[in-house]
Amino acid sequence: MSSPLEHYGLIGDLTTIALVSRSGSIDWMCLPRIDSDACFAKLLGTNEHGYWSLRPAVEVRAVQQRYRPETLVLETEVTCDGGRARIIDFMPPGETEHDIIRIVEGLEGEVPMHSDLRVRFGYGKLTPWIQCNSHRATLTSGPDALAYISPVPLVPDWDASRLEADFVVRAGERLPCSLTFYASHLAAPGHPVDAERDLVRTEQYWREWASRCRYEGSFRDAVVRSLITLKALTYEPTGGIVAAPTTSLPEELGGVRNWDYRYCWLRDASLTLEALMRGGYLDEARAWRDWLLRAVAGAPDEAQIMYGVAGEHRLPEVELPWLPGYEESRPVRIGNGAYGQFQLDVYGETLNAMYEARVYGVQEAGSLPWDTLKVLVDFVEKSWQRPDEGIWEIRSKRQLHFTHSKLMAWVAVDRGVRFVEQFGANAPEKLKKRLPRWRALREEIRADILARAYNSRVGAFTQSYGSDALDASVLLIPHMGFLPADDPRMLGTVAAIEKGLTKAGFVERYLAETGVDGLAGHEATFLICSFWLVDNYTMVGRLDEAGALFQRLVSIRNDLGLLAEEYHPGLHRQLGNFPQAFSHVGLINSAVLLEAKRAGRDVSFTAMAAASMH
Ligand SMILES: OC[C@H]1O[C@H](O[C@H]2O[C@H](CO)[C@@H](O)[C@H](O)[C@H]2O)[C@H](O)[C@@H](O)[C@@H]1O
Repeated sequence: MSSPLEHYGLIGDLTTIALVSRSGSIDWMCLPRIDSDACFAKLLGTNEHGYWSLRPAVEVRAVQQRYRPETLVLETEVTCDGGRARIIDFMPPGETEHDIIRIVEGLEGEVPMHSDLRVRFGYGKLTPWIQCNSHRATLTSGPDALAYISPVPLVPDWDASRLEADFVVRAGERLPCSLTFYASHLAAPGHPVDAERDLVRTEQYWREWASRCRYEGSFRDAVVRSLITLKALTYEPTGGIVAAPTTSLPEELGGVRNWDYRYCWLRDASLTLEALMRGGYLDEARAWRDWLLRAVAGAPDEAQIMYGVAGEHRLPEVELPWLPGYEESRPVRIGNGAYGQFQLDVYGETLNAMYEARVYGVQEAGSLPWDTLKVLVDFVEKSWQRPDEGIWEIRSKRQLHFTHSKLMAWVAVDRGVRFVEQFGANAPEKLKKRLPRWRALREEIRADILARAYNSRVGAFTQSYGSDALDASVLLIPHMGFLPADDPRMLGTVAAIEKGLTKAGFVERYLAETGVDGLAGHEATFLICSFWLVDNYTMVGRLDEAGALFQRLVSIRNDLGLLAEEYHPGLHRQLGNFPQAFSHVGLINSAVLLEAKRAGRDVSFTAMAAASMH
């Protein structure tokens, strides 16, 4: 069985990632891309499904995991009776080859170590053909192969198809080992990796990247860790950004709410981008804007809500019955059926991110952004009155008029208007001519929302038109600039959510027991929603409550500063895919807002956008 998800650290090379447990086992890794088949899938199964463990061969007295400051280089320090050792795990970014490098460093005395590599391609199903020659081995399965280099001779266990090695590390020694992915029809990489040089380069890369962070406030460590985590979720070759690097970590232990997040949602990627821009990262904004244009430019009105990291359209959802699931949470799924849904909000998130990128200084390149802007707003004009599956991607087949979806339809039109008004001097004439029509449309949507989404019986904006049910996504109304946070209708909404959607001080996205999502079982509190509540407190000046809730959220991060999608306050467990972009986006945005408000700055949407203008 795997470790609890809180006991994992993330390393990555901006094309894929690996999860390393506190006990030194890499239990999840997909190669060569973040959404490729896993070659280590113990996270969702058992030892049979693949891992690479590197740990003391004697009893461990203490373990501590940490990142080297402002990097994605992970250190696991182990203390045993005879000595102390450190395992340094990292993946060098920006190379064509994908290497995972582990350096075992002796710190004190002597520590006997045991390495155990059991590769299983195809998400734990396929046993590789192993060729082993003393310190080197290759592991091949169909198109995929790994080259393994060990500091000491390897001992194959042919029956179990694994490679073991025992050695002793003494104080002052550094023993590197590596695993390199290659396409099996090509020759195995001939040269061994230069682990020490790669370590220096990897550290430099991340330190330089982190040094560009513009946020200097009191939550800097947490913000930088979240920014680095978001950066690790970007697929650098294309600029795509995944929602999380895992599949099927459950929203309920033992339940069925298990989804594959290794894809690029327009919603999640747009929110991630806003957080990166707030941190000062514009190259990522440019790369993502170009990714978006390539994905949707052909026929923007056929835009999907999500794609593969290179813009792939088909993401069919299938179950992997041979995997028992994380803590028996079945089924394990890959692909995501939500790709075929209609979710009206994604147009608003996309146009908001395009607008903010422009505000932050990302210029248009040619006419494509203008064309895309036009077609996206035109699409919203045609479609905003349709019911949809909404931000939470409900599967009940009951499409509703979700308040959040209509809010984001308004945002789509509003940002389209603002974009042309503020930056449209060189925009095509046909676009400028649309402005009066778009302004009228913006007013029409606004009036519709105010008339139909606010429920005076409940005293709040509710989940959908005519419903009494609460939904935390409406907490975004002030953030998006639709109404000020101190509007009495928003104050009522916050009060209703505090009362009806809060569990032990954390916010649920909606009440699953209403059956609205069409899924069996329950789920835990949804972390980004708690951050949205922090933001509402901040905006109205409830700074003590904002600070207390923010600290509570920071305190539930794992030792490495990582957050999953959800948190179960009763079990004190993180749940859902891990680490999840949404949660880290929430942390960054709340930190920036809280800091600005404490410094006495105007934190309304318009003021924040204007303040960022170059
Ligand atoms: O709750 C059911 C849905 O759960 C997943 O969606 C959630 O994750 C997405 C990626 O972070 C996010 O964009 C969405 O707002 C969340 O509800 C899953 O991907 C869906 O297939 C599933 O229906």
